[in-house]
Amino acid sequence: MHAAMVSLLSLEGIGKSFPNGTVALKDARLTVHPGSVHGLVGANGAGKSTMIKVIAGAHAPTTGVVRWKGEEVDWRTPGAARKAGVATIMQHVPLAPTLTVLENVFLGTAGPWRRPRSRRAEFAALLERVNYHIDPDAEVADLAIGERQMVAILQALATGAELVVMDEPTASLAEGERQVVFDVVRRLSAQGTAFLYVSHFLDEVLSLTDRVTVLRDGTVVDEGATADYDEDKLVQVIVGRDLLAVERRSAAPVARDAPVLLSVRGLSSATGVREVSFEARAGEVIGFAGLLGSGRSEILHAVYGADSRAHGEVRVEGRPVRRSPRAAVAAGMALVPEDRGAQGLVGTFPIWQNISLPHLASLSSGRSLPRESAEAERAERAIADLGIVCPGPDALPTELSGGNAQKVVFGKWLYGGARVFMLDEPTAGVDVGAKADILELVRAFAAGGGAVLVVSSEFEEILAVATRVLVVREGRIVAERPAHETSEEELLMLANGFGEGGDPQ
Ligand SMILES: Nc1ncnc2c1ncn2[C@@H]1O[C@H](COP(=O)(O)OP(=O)(O)OP(=O)(O)O)[C@@H](O)[C@H]1O
Repeated sequence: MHAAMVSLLSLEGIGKSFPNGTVALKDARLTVHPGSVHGLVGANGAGKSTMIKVIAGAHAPTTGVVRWKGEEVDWRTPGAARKAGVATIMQHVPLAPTLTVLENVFLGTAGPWRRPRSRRAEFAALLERVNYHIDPDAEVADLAIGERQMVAILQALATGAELVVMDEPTASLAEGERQVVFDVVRRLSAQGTAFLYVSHFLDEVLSLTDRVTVLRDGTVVDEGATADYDEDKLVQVIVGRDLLAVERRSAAPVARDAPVLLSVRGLSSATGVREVSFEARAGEVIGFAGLLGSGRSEILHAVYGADSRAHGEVRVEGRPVRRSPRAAVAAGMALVPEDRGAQGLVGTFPIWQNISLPHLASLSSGRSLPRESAEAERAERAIADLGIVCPGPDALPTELSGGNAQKVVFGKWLYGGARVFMLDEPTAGVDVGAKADILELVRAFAAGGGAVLVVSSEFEEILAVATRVLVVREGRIVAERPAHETSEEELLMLANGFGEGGDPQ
């Protein structure tokens, strides 16, 4: 059906090399038709973001041609692409945190002639169009990550884009919020807007897209109608081999006499954590299951001391820990935050130094950071264990793909000597192969005598890795289940405030 149409966007023979010699794209092609939803998939480092940046006018391709509605174009700036009708929503949404939702949505479009009243009407019409509700006067800094994602989508739509490029729009969104994004995509594509949809969630790609393009090592290895694929076939072309799906290991609860590593009593915070108490024993992986905004991440931050206004008692191996990240690290705790871009890595330090940072801090080794063989070894091990795609331990985080940078953050703490490991969305943005590897490392960390707290929007993932699940709702722990005795359905019910009998709790 699409073959006869003029394509909206096409890339032909696109190559992109970076100054450090990395060839991110080789003879890549892509065709997006008007009103269609096109999936773009590939492992971490396959070249998806690079392709998106070429489309968005942020990277000039080294070779090849970009056509927009059949005409050759040479977008040298994001502004030029935007003006033509391409809106790009990148992984790390650059919203203005101190402005309101309304101000952000019209940031790129508002001229001095627009009066506040007409903007409000336009905003209301936009919400109507996407069937979503958000307070226009809320400050973006106060929004959860999922709500920010929706603001970015609204911002893209406000520019009147004909093609919306989305780089992992649902990473770290809970099921309900994902549905909101899907509904928006479906509604708008039916109205004629085309989407280029990049995601590591293959079920999303299969259910949402019309066609799919698969990148591997910078080259298009497959392209076709989504209806011709199933998950196994897609995984096979992405990784170039068969891969067992993330299998659920009904992990048995750990022995009652295993030593208590972490004990939390009556923890409350201004961020909404309310009277949280629990213990974590050596060998335990505790999953925190909750919806977006339930306070699941805030609990981790409060335990870690990142939230100085939190009060309550936190002990590691029986010793009280002062409420500060520095004290937490010294006590043997590590937190891998959800917002890794902002909190995770030092961009000017090579990978090996980033991985050694917590370790060096704990040794308080002064100012100079010599590359000792132990550090080089640790970095090599992290690169191998986590499958980090990079030229070597001397590469800078800014030279890495998003997913590979996340693996570096993970490695930084995994090899930092912590006993209590807190992970906020450990596999967000990570490809199918690496996801299984990371969950395996979490299990190994616990089996080695550590305790792990995991927050994940994917209940399936929690069940795959946890020994015990704590359900979080409105900042409280409302239920506890051994992982092998519960199900995704039950956790979803509990997280939504329904007990087994179906009564709101
Ligand atoms: N600025 C840069 N300088 C050097 N190399 C880079 C740069 N940006 C990306 N690369 C490299 O180009 C390759 C493709 O990266 P890209 O970000 O396009 O991957 P991706 O498919 O988007 O991965 P992910 O799923 O992890 O986001 C990787 O090997 C990456 O390390």
